[in-house]
Amino acid sequence: MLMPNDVPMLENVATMRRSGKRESRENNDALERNETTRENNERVLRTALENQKMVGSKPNSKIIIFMKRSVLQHLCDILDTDNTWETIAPYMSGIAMRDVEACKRYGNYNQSPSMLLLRIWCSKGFTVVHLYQLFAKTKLIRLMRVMKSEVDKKYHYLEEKVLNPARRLRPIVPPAGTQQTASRLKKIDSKDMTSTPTQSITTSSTNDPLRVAIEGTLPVTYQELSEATNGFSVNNVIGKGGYGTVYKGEIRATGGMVAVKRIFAGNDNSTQQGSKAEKERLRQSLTELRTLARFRHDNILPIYAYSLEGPEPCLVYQFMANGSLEDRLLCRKGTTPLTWVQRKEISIGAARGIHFLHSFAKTPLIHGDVKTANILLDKHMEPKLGDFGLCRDGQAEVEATEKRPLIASHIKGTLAYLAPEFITSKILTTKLDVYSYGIVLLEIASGQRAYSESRETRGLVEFCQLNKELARRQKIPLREILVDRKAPAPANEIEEQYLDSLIEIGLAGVCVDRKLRPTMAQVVECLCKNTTPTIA
Ligand SMILES: Nc1ncnc2c1ncn2[C@@H]1O[C@H](COP(=O)(O)OP(=O)(O)OP(=O)(O)O)[C@@H](O)[C@H]1O
Repeated sequence: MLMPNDVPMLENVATMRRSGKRESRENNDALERNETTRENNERVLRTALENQKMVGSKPNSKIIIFMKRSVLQHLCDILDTDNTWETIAPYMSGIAMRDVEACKRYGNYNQSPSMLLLRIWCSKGFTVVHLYQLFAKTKLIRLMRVMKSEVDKKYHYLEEKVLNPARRLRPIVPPAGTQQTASRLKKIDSKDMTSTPTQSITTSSTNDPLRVAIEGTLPVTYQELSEATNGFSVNNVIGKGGYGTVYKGEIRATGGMVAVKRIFAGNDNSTQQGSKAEKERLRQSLTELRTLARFRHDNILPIYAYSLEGPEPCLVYQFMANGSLEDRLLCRKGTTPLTWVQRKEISIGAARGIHFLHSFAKTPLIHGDVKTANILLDKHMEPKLGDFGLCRDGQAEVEATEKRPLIASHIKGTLAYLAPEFITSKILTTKLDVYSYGIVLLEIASGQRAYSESRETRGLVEFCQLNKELARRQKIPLREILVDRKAPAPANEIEEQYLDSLIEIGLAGVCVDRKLRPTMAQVVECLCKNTTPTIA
C-alpha cells in the first residue's frame, strides 16, 4: 500500500522547481476547481471540452467522465481500494501535488478521490484511450479489463503487451500543450552503467534501455534528499547493507515519509580495486532501479524516485514502517513477537512477490538475494520484497525439457541463504530463490537465524533436519521442538496447521536436489491451502 503523500511530494518538489511560477498559478487554479461541487466540475469540463471541439469528435477521443457510468464507478471502486489511485497519480502528466492533496481531502469527506483525480485529468484533455494506456503502463490489468468495452478494439493489443512485456509499449501521447512525463526525465546514457557516480548524466538515444525502464520514476536532486534526511544524519539511519546506508526521510512540504538508500561512494578511486568496487556498487543500484521500475506488484517494494547527479547515487523507496522481517523475528527495538496469523500472511505475501518475478515475463527474473532482511513490512504488516541489486534474468526450472541452466559469472547473495548448486557450480535457476525462501520459512517457524555461531548446529537447514530426526524418534510433531518460543503458543488446531505447513514447505524448499524443490507457484498454493507440496 502506498504511504500517503510520498510520491506526490516528490512530484511537487520536482515539478515546482522545473515549471516555475506560471505552473504554480495554474495549480492554484486547478485546486480551486477541484473544490467546487461535482456538478460545477462537469459544467466547467463540458464547456472546456466543447471549446476544444473534443466532444463528439473521433471515438478514441471519448472523454473519461462520459464513459458508461457503471464502468467509471467500477474503476473508481478499485482505484479507491487501498488508495491504489495514488500509485497511478505520478504517471499522469499534468497532475501536480496540489491535485493529489485535493483528492485526498475529497476522500476525507467520504467521496471517491479516484473520481476527482479522473475528473481533473479529464479536464486537461486526457481521454479514455489515455486512461487505458495509463493502466497498461502501470500494469493494472484488472482495470484495463474493466474498461475494455469503452476502448476501440485496436487498442486491445495493449493487454497482451502487458502480459508479454518483451515488446515495448507505445508512449502515451499527451494532449497538445500538456507536459509529458517522459520529457521531464533526465536522459541517462546506458554507458553510465560503468561510469562513476560523480559523472553527470548525459543525453542519449531514446532507445536507451535504462531510460525506458525508469520512465515514470521521478528524478530528485541530491540536495532535496539531503534536506529530507537532515543532511543524511546518523539519527536518520534505519539500516545498513553491503552497498549503502538507508535513511528515514521526511519531505518537509507535506510530512510524508520515505526511505532513502545512499549507495556508498568509494574514497579509494586511486586504486584499480577501489574503482572496480565503485563501479560494482553503481551497477547494482542501477540494476535495482531498472528492475523496480519495470515490475510493480503489491509485494514488491515500490521505488519512488532516484538521484544520480550527486556525490553518491540515491534510491528513494516507500518507507516501510515495520522494518524488515528479520527485525520483527528478532523483536528488535522491543517489538512484540509476530503472531502465527501474521507469520502466515507474511509468508504468503513474500511468496507471491517471488512468484511474480518468476512468472511475469517470458524470461523469469531471479531475485538472487531472498532473505528476511530483504522482506520489508509496511504499516499494515504487508510484506514487500526489496533489494533488487542482484536481480537478473534467468532460467525457469523445467522438468523433462530442461535446457542447460544459466551459469552466473560470480557468486553473489548471502551465503547462508544460497543453494548448494549455486555455491558449488554457480547454477542459476528460479530454484535458487525457492531454496532461499525455504530458509526464510524455517526462520519464520523457528525464530532461529539462518546461520548462528552460537548454535551447535550452525546452519539452519542442518539444525532442522537434526530436529526432524529427533522428533521422529520421540514420536512427537516436529513443531513441538522447532516452534519459535518467543511467539505466543499456537492458539488452536488451525494455527498448529499453519506452523506445520511453514515447516514442511520450508523443508521441501531446501531440498539439496533442486529438481525436487517445489516451484514458487506450488509454494503459494500450498501455503494458501495449508497443504504440503508433493515432491516428485
Ligand atoms: N524501504 C524501507 N523502509 C524501511 N526500512 C528499510 C527500507 N529499506 C531498507 N530498510 C532497512 O535498511 C536495512 C538495510 O537495507 P539494504 O537493502 O541496504 O541492505 P540489506 O538488504 O540488509 O543488505 P545487502 O544489501 O547487503 O544485501 C534493511 O535491513 C531494513 O532494516
